[in-house]
Amino acid sequence: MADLVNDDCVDDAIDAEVQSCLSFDTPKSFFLFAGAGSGKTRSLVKAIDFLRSADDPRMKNRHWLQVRGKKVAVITFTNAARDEIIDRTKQDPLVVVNTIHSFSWLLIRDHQSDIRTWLKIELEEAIREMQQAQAARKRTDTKIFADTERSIASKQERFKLLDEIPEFIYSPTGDNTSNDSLSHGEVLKIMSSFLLKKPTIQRILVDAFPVLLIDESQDTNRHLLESLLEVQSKHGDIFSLGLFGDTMQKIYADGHPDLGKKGFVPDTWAKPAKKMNHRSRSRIIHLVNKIRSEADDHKQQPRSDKTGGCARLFVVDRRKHTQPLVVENSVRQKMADTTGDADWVSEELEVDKPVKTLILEHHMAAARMGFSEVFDPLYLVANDTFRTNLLEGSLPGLRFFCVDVAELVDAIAQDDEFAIARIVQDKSPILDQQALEAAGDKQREILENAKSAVNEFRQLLKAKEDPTLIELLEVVAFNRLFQIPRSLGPFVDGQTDEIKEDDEPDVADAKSEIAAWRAALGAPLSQARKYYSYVTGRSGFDTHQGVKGLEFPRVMVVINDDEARGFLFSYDKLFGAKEKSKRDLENEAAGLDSALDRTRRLLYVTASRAEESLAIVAYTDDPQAVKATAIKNGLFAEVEIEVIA
Ligand SMILES: Nc1ncnc2c1ncn2[C@@H]1O[C@H](COP(=O)(O)OP(=O)(O)OP(=O)(O)O)[C@@H](O)[C@H]1O
Repeated sequence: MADLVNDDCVDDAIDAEVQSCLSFDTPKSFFLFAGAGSGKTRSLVKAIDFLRSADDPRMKNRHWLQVRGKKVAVITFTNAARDEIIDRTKQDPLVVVNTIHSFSWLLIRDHQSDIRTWLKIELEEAIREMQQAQAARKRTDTKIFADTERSIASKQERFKLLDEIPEFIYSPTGDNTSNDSLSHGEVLKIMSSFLLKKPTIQRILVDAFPVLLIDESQDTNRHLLESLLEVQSKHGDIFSLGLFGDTMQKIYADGHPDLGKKGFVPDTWAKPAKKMNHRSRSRIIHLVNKIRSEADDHKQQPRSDKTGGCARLFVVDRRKHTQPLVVENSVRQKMADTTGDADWVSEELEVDKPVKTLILEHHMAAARMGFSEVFDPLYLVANDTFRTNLLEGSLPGLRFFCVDVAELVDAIAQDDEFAIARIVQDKSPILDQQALEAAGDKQREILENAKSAVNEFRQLLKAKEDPTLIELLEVVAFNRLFQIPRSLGPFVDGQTDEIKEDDEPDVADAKSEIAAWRAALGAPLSQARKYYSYVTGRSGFDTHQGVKGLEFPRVMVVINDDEARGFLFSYDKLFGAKEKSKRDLENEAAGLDSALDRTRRLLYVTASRAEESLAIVAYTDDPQAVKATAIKNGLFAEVEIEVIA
């Protein structure tokens, strides 16, 4: 027993090794390399705690930092991870936690004139390149020619205005479209360039932050990572750069392809490596070890108290099964039967759904949950900010239905007169303070108006159980029940046709947004509600990429190349149901990343999220090939595979 307990603690020395690097007198940089569930995030928090600790009676590190006005910097991959670290380190002001964009902006924002010069050079170069490309084009009547012309004109315009901009700005959440705003990509490029070329910025970084820790370093922007390594090589005597990561979990193209390769991280760095997986049961660890074995030879061991666990592969003939939800519900039932864990089929709870279903793309969640009609057209709008807002649930035109309208519908359904009155009072322009004051002794009339507006709305709900968004919008707008978001304006005051093709450069975008809204508004309110439950994380569905860093007791990974719209991944190829392409073979021969490598890593990330039990549901045209490959590669035993033909 004592041996087993010791085994579980084999990695404890790693935290001590990391801490020994964090000496302000003799700093050392390090790359903590460890697989899924090995406690990298935990080690990161421990490292920060070691530096900020007030428990140590001498408060050695804390004191050292405080008297010199220095801080510890941490870069996380997402805002959610940033909030988690801030929370776990007790919001200590001695620790500055940022995503890479915000951290970059923090360092460059005071160098406005350097930013201006950088932009001038960058724009000039981009314009020159585009002009050369235009000159080489044989035809001038193509879309690409017209788009490039527009792009050149817009860059020339921006260039002309550069000297007039008093201050450049960057907002990680804003739309970054005004002349003075920098894009996300520009902020990273500027930071990389400044770090490489400007000794003063290097000095500012290492003076302010003697320790910089980077989580998920395998997906950190490659150019920035290279410049940080350069800074470390110049200032290693006063600066410790700590990378936490797992090359097998690199799932974004931005990350550095060579991070795990020999020689990339200098020999002088410490390279602690962990052996344990504390998250998953042994069967799941065995599977993720196998998935990984084709990429490298890093193997993990389970905790002594995490034996057992369940992993199953369900291979579905997609030519015969066209209703994924039916298939996946039957898989849940089979998992409940196999594991004896009724939560695989338990009634869905509002928060913390018992099963996490991982789909490749958002529209797959829409298809399963039944909100495609409202989501799909809007998701096709080619505008990054629009799309981000759509996925975060902050698109004003949709929030209007999901929050304001839905709230009123619920209050009416429950006959809750108090709630109805409150909603109208809070949100309706009819009862807006100014209108009431201006009405003087005619306030009664206004109150009657509000009442009749609610009645009209009530009539619609009586006539239709699940009205469409456009029906709701029309009643709301006609009766002035709520303020209408600008994006929905064209549908209530007949502006739709007033936008003409040749008005402005972005009219095409505006047109496509209007077309998308028109389609989406035909969906019923119930779809908007489902959409909202998905984007606010209450649905039990998430994307493969979206669950990075997280863990769940029961996980169902859905893989279906036909439903995925991109071609960066191919599970059919990974599972031998489809031949590798010529390009895959060339990439493989050249040692480059191929679709298979990317898919394998994604499968590793998703499968390793499971703590107790895991179901992989693979849709394919060739179930027997998938089954045979899974057995041949040692991923699953025959008894663990079920073909749903
Ligand atoms: N030394 C430990 N003893 C017990 N539990 C641990 C230990 N280290 C980590 N854990 C637990 O294991 C789980 C995984 O830890 P953590 O999320 O830090 O791993 P990770 O390496 O960051 O994972 P991933 O790379 O897969 O996102 C967590 O539930 C954590 O609390």
